[in-house]
Amino acid sequence: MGNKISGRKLADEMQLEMAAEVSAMTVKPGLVVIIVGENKASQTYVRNKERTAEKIGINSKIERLPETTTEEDLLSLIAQYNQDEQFHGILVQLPLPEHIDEQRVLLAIDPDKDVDGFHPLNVGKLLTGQPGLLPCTPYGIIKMLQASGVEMAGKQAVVVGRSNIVGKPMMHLLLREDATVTVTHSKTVNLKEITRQADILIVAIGRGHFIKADHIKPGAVVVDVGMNHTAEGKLIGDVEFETAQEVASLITPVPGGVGPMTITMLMEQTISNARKKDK
Ligand SMILES: NC(=O)C1=CN([C@@H]2O[C@H](COP(=O)(O)OP(=O)(O)OC[C@H]3O[C@@H](n4cnc5c(N)ncnc54)[C@H](OP(=O)(O)O)[C@@H]3O)[C@@H](O)[C@H]2O)C=CC1
Ligand SMILES: Nc1nc(=O)c2c([nH]1)NC[C@@H]1CN(c3ccc(C(=O)N[C@@H](CCC(=O)O)C(=O)O)cc3)C=[N+]21
Ligand SMILES: [Mg+2]
Repeated sequence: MGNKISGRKLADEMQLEMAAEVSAMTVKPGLVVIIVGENKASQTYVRNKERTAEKIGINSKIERLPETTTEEDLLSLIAQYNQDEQFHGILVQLPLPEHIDEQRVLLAIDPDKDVDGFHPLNVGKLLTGQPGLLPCTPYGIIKMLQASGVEMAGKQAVVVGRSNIVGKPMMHLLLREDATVTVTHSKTVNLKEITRQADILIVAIGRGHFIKADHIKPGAVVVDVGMNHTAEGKLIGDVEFETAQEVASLITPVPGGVGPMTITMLMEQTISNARKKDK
């Protein structure tokens, strides 16, 4: 179909440029990814990140910690990487096990190495319109929309989902692009009436094929953040792609849409941090 936005293709193009940039640097960018526990989906994302880093020439290190890791042990590992000049980015894979306080962990990361953009200081900068590290998923979505020539200024944007890692930062980035933004969630009444107003519909709820053609205004741009595994082990989005693409003017697929862009923005922010140390 002609109306598919390929995040995969844009990600590959950006990664090629980034590889060239890295090869010209004297400092080798370093990224550490810390993952606690055995979450199967998390393992896939971590492997994808590792493979992409290698392709670009970023030194990536994966710290795999057992599910039983204490909060104190995790905090001291973060403190160690905060000091380590070899690493320009630190990512702690979320969600963390129940016994670990996520906000305390995010607060422990050096805000200058917070390539995920989840530290409260970077969240505050986003809210107040100051430059800072950005959450990679919403940042990648904005890049994809820009690359596809989607006008955001003055448009009605509707975000479905209000998580700290996707929905809320998405709202702020769209606002920064001068869209008029509505955020919806599980307590929203008459969701369909609201999504049908959207010129730009961003869906991040984590429910396979929840959004269907009748949620979508004809001609709308639809971005599907969802990553859901079916019982058969197939990866599907939050949007029913086959029917939605008949109504939407542009739509992102799963896989091959938002996911590859998220990883690309993670690498971009790591490189940009390392460049600050480069001659
Ligand atoms: N491609 C990528 O790079 C990434 C993909 N993801 C994927 O995106 C999806 C969302 O992730 P994340 O934001 O972390 O998820 P969370 O579970 O943290 O948040 C889900 C949000 O969706 C809302 N929601 C749930 N059900 C409904 C419903 N029926 N109607 C309206 N809103 C609803 C929830 O509302 P309430 O607040 O009221 O509970 C909540 O705000 C997941 O599938 C995840 O795997 C996530 C990050 C990156
Ligand atoms: N601190 C933190 N930062 C994150 O950015 C973060 C996180 N925690 N926790 C989990 C979510 C999820 N996430 C994805 C990234 C890439 C793909 C991705 O590459 N997807 C591919 C294919 C995946 C596959 O084939 O299974 C695609 O959509 O084409 C998916 C999901 C980052 N997250
Ligand atoms: Mg937790």
